[in-house]
Amino acid sequence: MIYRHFVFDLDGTLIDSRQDLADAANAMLATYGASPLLVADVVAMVGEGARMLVARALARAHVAADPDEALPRFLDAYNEHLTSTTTLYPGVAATLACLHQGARVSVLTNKPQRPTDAILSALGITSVVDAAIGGDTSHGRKPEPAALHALIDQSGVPAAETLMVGDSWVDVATATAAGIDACLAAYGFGYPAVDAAHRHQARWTIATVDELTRLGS
Ligand SMILES: O=C(O)COP(=O)(O)O
Ligand SMILES: [Mg+2]
Repeated sequence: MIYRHFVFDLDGTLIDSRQDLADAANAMLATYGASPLLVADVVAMVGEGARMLVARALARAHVAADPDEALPRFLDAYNEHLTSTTTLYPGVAATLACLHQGARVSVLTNKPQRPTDAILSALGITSVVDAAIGGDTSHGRKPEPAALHALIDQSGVPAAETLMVGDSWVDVATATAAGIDACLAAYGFGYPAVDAAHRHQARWTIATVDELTRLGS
């Protein structure tokens, strides 16, 4: 194995959270009397943090509310249903367990810290995740590389042996900004929107998560 530290994105990479995110966005919109959006439309808004998701949902639903005022409405709804339908992608639990035997495993997501920690716990993977940083910390959010630098510093593993794994252009841009290799998760819901330039920047692309255990072999 050529990597000794794997940094995973969460939504669209470790977890399929589409329905719960869409339900929370629609619950937030309902508090303004707005009609629900299609799940696919909400899914296309995920990846740059909860506030961006809320701002995009308000705009699409033609609700003239302040995203900062709507954000707690979204989070209240979301925190009630973090894992109602959300599941790990096939092979995630076994792959993390396998990688964790010989490597460090981190999570770096733009989802806020509290739901991130709660989801990792509810889905039973905290024992194979060494560190997790959400999108609402002082490090800022992806594609700012500060949180990735922090995870690399904590790990004691050189950046050259660290791989960022994610389903969206944001993850590739974060890895590039930190000067580390990126792997695109083509099974994730963010992948269809990844442009050619970011696809090209990623050193690896995987169709299933278990391919990580065989990278470079
Ligand atoms: O945008 C979000 O809220 C989370 O997205 P991520 O886990 O793919 O970073
Ligand atoms: Mg993602």
